[in-house]
Amino acid sequence: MKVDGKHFRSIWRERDGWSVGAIDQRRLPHEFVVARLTSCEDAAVAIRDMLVRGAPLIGATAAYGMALAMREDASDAGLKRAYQTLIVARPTAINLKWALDEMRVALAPVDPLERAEAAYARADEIAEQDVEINRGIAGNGLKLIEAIASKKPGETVNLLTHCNAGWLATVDWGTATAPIYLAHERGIRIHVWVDETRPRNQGASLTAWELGHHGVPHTVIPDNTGGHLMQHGMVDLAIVGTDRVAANGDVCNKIGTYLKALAAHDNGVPFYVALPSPTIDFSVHDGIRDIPIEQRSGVEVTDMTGRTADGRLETVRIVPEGSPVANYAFDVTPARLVTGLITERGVLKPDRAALAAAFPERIAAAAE
Ligand SMILES: CSC[C@@H](O)[C@@H](O)C(=O)COP(=O)(O)O
Repeated sequence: MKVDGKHFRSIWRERDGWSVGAIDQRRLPHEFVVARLTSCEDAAVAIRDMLVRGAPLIGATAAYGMALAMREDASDAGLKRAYQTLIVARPTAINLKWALDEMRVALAPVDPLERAEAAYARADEIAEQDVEINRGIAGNGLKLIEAIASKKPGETVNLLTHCNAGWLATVDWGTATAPIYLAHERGIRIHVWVDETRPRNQGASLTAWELGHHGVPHTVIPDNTGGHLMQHGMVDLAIVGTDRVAANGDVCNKIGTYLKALAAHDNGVPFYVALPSPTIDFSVHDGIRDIPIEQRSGVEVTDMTGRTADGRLETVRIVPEGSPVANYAFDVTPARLVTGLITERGVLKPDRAALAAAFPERIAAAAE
């Protein structure tokens, strides 16, 4: 997508052909800084410290991390070590494991002398595949927006999204934002309510930044505003992303998603989840019980960083010293609150039968 008119992806191979460039998302929206990853450890730290974040981008970064590792040590032991280093970087987004498994399957049969080249080739494919998948999501989600637009000719379609499931969270296009960008491109009048998404503010910092750079009308709202807007008919459609969808259709996403789904259900607002198929975890049968929820540092809750009027970045504490804090990074929305899953193979009912019918090859792989 675009930054000041220039095309960018969130991750890429640098001109040297081997090191990996990525946008440092910790610095947005204040500074646009590109980081260079030169080792498997760099990739693991980038994921863990959220220099890169968002489930599909975490997967793509891990794939490139494996490629960087194969430059250093392409032996069987090196392959195993790289997998183990990267798999523990973050626990909730299943795309991390999916990408690492894909890399392992591709590399295990290859002669160690040829593994580095094979690793870069597979990592490139994973990145390209993500972009293609998101284009599919864009087309399938567009139909939902068009259907609403046709019912209110000349009026604006109001969407709501949570966290950042935009192009920054993927390799390009985004998942929840893919239909939004396509609708905007097609000239449909849309407006997006952007949940700020405490405590790391991915909505306020990243989604608003992206939408602004693409000229998509949007308004940032405190997280607890959505219910009020829905009660007053100010939201036509909610679309969020996800870090893991269980086989039964339960959806794990950024903390606060569940509350938004409850409000949508109470107000008859359609609540859709956009996801690429690598985000489905057919090995988890009950999302609420079995998806591991990351708990992050309390500092993310107690402290806030922003730009002062004279341009300095400043961090301030907003919680009294000594008050304990909790920082659950994700929650699980039960399938019954989800209107539909927007995938690259169509909009599906959030249940086992629909997921299995759409992605039979993934079921087969999970059974192996
Ligand atoms: C297309 S990204 C979907 C999700 O990964 C996104 O909504 C989200 O929850 C990201 O969480 P983050 O903690 O910023 O990695």
